[in-house]
Amino acid sequence: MLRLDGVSKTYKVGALARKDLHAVRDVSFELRPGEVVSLIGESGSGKSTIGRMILRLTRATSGTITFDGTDIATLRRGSLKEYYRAAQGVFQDPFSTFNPVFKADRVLTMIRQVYFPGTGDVEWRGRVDDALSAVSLNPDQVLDKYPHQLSGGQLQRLLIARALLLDIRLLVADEVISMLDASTRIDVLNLLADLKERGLAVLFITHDLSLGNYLADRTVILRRGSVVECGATSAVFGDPVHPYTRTLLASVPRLGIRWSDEDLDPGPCRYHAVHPGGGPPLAEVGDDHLVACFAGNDERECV
Ligand SMILES: Nc1ncnc2c1ncn2[C@@H]1O[C@H](COP(=O)(O)OP(=O)(O)OP(=O)(O)O)[C@@H](O)[C@H]1O
Repeated sequence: MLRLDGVSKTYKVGALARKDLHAVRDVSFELRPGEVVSLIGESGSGKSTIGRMILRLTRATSGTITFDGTDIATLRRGSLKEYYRAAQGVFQDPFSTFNPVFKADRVLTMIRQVYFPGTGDVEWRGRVDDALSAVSLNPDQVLDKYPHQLSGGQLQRLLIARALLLDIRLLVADEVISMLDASTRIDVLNLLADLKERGLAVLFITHDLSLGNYLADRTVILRRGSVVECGATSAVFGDPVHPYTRTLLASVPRLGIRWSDEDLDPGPCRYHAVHPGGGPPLAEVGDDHLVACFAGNDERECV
């Protein structure tokens, strides 16, 4: 359904935009219907840039992103609108998406104006009720309210309901739960799991490994813009090969186990230590398990 092939993004930065910042380098992965893929990496690793490119909020510098076989870079007005009917994003800070001056349900009304101008009031209200019920929101509690009258979790669910009004097939969920408290997090995570059951594909962008593990069928580990390891979540989490993935896993606090510097030592890997801007290509190390590391590739030595 969604496919990234050798996608890179270079930002022009610095005085007179003369420096290149390689935010994303040669990233390839696929997202199938009804599948949750976690995109995991530390801050600045390029996760949001990938989400934004998928949503055509910024253009890829090179490589292609295809949706149902069509290169999204070629989409123009009508076809782009149709793309957004199928693919939507929800982002980290729900408060910043809402204009405090307007009632929160304006985000739903705007969808009606753009995508359903001919729909009558009764039919529209039915659609809104269905979308709200899919995200476990009570219309009486959220409609006609200002953003400050709603919690972060309610606003985040309202944004997911907005996406559902469009019958989307792909949701890019970029750090959607990082700003929510623990109990609301579980609600939104379970909601994403429900959406998956309904056949939606979800790209779950997070820096939090435990959240990625909870939801995802497949996992992509990103470091400094490059994919260092990817594959079935059970393989990536159960048998991590790249020193960076191991470091990430070792840095998750575990009950009764004391953190020590040794835990976080990635081991002797030149690629991990310096990352000269290319690194080895992804190589298969198991069933649905790829790693970009000499350590995982028997023919090359990790020094
Ligand atoms: N519009 C932009 N112009 C210039 N540089 C940018 C722009 N957007 C992002 N970057 C840079 O690109 C790199 C990747 O940023 P990105 O936001 O994609 O990372 P991230 O993994 O999502 O990080 P975070 O989790 O902190 O949001 C960073 O070095 C960032 O500073």
